[in-house]
Amino acid sequence: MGADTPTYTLNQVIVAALALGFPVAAWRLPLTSETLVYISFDEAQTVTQPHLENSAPGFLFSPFIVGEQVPVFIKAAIVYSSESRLITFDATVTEAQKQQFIVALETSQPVHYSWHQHASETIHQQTETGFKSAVAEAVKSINAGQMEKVVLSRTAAKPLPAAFDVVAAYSFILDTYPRAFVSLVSVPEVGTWLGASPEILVTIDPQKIFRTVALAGTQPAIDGEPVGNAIWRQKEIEEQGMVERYILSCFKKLRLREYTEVGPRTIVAGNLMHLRTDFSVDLKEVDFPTLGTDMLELLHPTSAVCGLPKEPALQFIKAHEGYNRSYYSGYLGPVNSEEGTHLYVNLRCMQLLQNEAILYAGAGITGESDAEKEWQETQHKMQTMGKVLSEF
Ligand SMILES: C=C(O[C@H]1C=CC=C(C(=O)O)[C@@H]1O)C(=O)O
Repeated sequence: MGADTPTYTLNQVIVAALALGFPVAAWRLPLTSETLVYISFDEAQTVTQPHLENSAPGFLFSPFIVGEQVPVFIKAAIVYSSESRLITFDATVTEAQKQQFIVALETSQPVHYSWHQHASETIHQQTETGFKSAVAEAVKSINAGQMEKVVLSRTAAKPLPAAFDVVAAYSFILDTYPRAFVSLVSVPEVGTWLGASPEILVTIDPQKIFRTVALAGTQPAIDGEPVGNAIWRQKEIEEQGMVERYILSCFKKLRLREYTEVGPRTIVAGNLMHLRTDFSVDLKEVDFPTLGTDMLELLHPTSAVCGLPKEPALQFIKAHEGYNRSYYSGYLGPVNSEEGTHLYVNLRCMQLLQNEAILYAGAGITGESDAEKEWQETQHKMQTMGKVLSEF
């Protein structure tokens, strides 16, 4: 780096991208300190079926169900690292575009900007009564043998505090949830989402290790209590076992036997504890170049956000959940970045509108579920983002 190479703050970079109306994604991997930012000059590209292995570097943001919303890809035309504080441009960026961005970066404060808004006027929502009656219906359907598990979710709209600031909120999430995949995605027409996900969907790191996890079962974490002391009920053990079984069935479909399985272990995610089994495959030793793409296609939506068997659970959600999940419980993350490919499930997240935030959370329903307890569980999960709003 030359002595006069300009450096910038994360705030400057995000504000410049939003002021110019560009799609932007910022993220930080669990237990690391570097935030990377990708910004594209063009509209985010829509993607039909992601091909991870031959994709250009970028950030993928995919809904729960492809339909009303589409998966979008933010090409890494501008890359920023919070460690080096440097901006780099990819080879497709013209001199004029570079200048345009640098001028925006250096424009003196206050800069007029707003995060990108969802295209439609109405954001679908689910009420307490709606959620609880869907849970009661699900329990009946499970006990009638139509499925084993379904994940039902709901929303909560919270007013945005007057002092709310999107980059300050992202920074607060970084500090508060060091073990989470933290993200801020803002794309014209698609909207703006902040989150702290505990759940890997598919990752392939630079050492060519493929990973996925089976995450399920929830209870509040008690301050100071070692995770090893956690006691899990049969219901949670079975619920997590179903997610695990589903992942194993995906490996089986691909006739892949050379995976490592560790767990289930108790992990902490914010104010909660979950059961997690880790699966990995060393792609240096196993000749399966398309494993990432193939597993992504088979896994999403996993039984941690949809249910088991997948098809009846998905049909149940469509018929009874009563709202459109949009990008909640979809997946997001960098593809072919310098850190590799890291796709996480979009959980513990909120969508930012002009004056309010929509929080999303769900709970795995089995034959033993109680509607009130499942409602409480979604309240606890919403605390992850609720805490961020109460900071302002
Ligand atoms: C669906 C969510 O969490 C999933 C991940 C972990 C534990 C879960 C559970 O115990 O139900 C859910 O399957 C959510 O956070 O909205």
